Amino acid sequence: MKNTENQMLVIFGASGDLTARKLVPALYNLHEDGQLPKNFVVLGASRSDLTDDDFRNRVVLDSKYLKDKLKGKKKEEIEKFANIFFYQDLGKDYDVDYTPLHKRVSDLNDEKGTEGNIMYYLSTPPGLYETIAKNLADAGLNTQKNGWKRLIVEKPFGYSLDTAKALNEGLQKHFNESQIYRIDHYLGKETVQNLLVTRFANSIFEPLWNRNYIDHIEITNAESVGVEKRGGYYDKSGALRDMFQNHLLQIVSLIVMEPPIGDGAEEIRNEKVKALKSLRLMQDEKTLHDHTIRAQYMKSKIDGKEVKGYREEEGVDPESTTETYAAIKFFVDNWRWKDVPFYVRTAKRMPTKVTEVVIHFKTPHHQIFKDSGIHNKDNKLIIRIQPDEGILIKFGVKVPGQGFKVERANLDFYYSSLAETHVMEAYERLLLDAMQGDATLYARADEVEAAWEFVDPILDYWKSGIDVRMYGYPSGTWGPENSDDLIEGNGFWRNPGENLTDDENYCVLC
Ligand SMILES: NC(=O)C1=CN([C@@H]2O[C@H](COP(=O)(O)OP(=O)(O)OC[C@H]3O[C@@H](n4cnc5c(N)ncnc54)[C@H](OP(=O)(O)O)[C@@H]3O)[C@@H](O)[C@H]2O)C=CC1
Ligand SMILES: O=C1O[C@H](COP(=O)(O)O)[C@@H](O)[C@H](O)[C@H]1O
Repeated sequence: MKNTENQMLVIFGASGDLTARKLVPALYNLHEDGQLPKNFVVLGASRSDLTDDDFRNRVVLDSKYLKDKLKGKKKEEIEKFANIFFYQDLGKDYDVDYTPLHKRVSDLNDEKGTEGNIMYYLSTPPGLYETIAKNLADAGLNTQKNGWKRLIVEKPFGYSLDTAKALNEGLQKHFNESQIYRIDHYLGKETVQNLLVTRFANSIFEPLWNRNYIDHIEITNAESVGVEKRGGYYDKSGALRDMFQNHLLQIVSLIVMEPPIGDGAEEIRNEKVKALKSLRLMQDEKTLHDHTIRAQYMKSKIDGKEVKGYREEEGVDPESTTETYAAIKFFVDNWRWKDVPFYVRTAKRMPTKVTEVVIHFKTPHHQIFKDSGIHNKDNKLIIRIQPDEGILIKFGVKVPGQGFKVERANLDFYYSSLAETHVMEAYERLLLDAMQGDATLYARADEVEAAWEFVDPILDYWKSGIDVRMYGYPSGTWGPENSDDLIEGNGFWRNPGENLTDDENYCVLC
């Protein structure tokens, strides 16, 4: 087990949603697992006028996100956790002199023995990231002379290639790249990491992992919820920026990458960058038109209950052209993947919440079993990222009796079957990694920029409006009908719960 040194976590924007909903519950799990270091302090910092006690009440004692976890716990146990939290009021702005913050950090460090090791977590609106990094540097709070300093940065990392580059340069003026941890919570998901193990710890998959055996690859990220309370943010972002540029291209990079020489952070990230750089950029209008689809969810009834259309959501422009559905077909220009189509879609207000990767293998090149029906044609490896995390392999078996009738059979593995293993939540895993200085599951600057390089032309084309349709889809459906045209040459989208037989559904609705 890696060593977690004594340290302090300073959260900027600590009065916000992310801190209460994700960060504190993740810290609680680490506390319960005995993974936090002996001397550990969390210092929340924001503009809100809060005392230490107010902050403890807000994120621990009265938190709706911790309620279930704290049920049945003794008062002293709960207080022991709550007492690691402190709060520093930054005044009316993040762009202020951080001398009072410096003093609070020094005092807490001396009092609690955190040995000068500090992890700063930027959980404010992204426009403040560079300002905070600069102010930390101006106050000497970035110096590593007396303990390490790390900077965790929340998404979004820019809004385009240019803004991402500017943000990276801005942060790197004050912190070295090795100190910067760009969080992508999909990399903290167990099944996403398992992509690496499935590919590189087995000898049965990797020999087939190429254009000779793989027909096409399909990735679906479906959410049943709409934009909820984040309409203001989402309307400036859209599905391509919110999910595809980061989480889904990270998954793509793990599927596409070559074997790294080891499991070190740089070894893995070097290969991921190469993978992202090999995505074929879409530069002509015809490709952009034929290989991309965008759409918005519309007012509809789900289970008899009326749900709002996207344009009616709070914070959304009633004439908005922001997409809540994006489906992209693309190719990877390298030796391994030449001519293998990748189909990736992401959307809100779909019938269910599911994220999965489907590797569709090629039909055997010579069909021996004439009576086989369709079932031997489509070997599939389905990597279910959520829910029911696991892996399913579909292959043909002989139906008992005369002749050679082939039926589909499943080999499956569910993480839930590892009953004794606690599957860490994404933020829990990522926070622990950063505490231990392991950046493997964090995005490096060049990864982020390579992903934007691929996404920028699509965004520009959509923005241009030239022959670009914005389709509508009723909330609670699998997107616009036209999305079927995109994948038509390779069959149809795998819609768990809808167009699949029971065995194929792989328990998504159970
Ligand atoms: N919430 C989520 O699920 C996710 C969030 N993120 C990212 O994490 C970061 C934090 O998210 P979240 O907690 O939801 O954000 P919030 O909008 O809740 O903002 C966090 C805090 O930042 C401060 N703040 C908000 N607006 C401003 C402003 N205009 N100027 C200065 N300070 C401001 C507020 O604190 P105060 O007023 O006290 O200073 C607020 O409590 C964002 O960058 C977001 O994109 C990423 C993935 C998921
Ligand atoms: O980063 C984001 O992710 C969530 C989906 O995360 P998941 O772990 O629940 O799959 C998405 O709802 C949100 O819009 C996006 O910003």
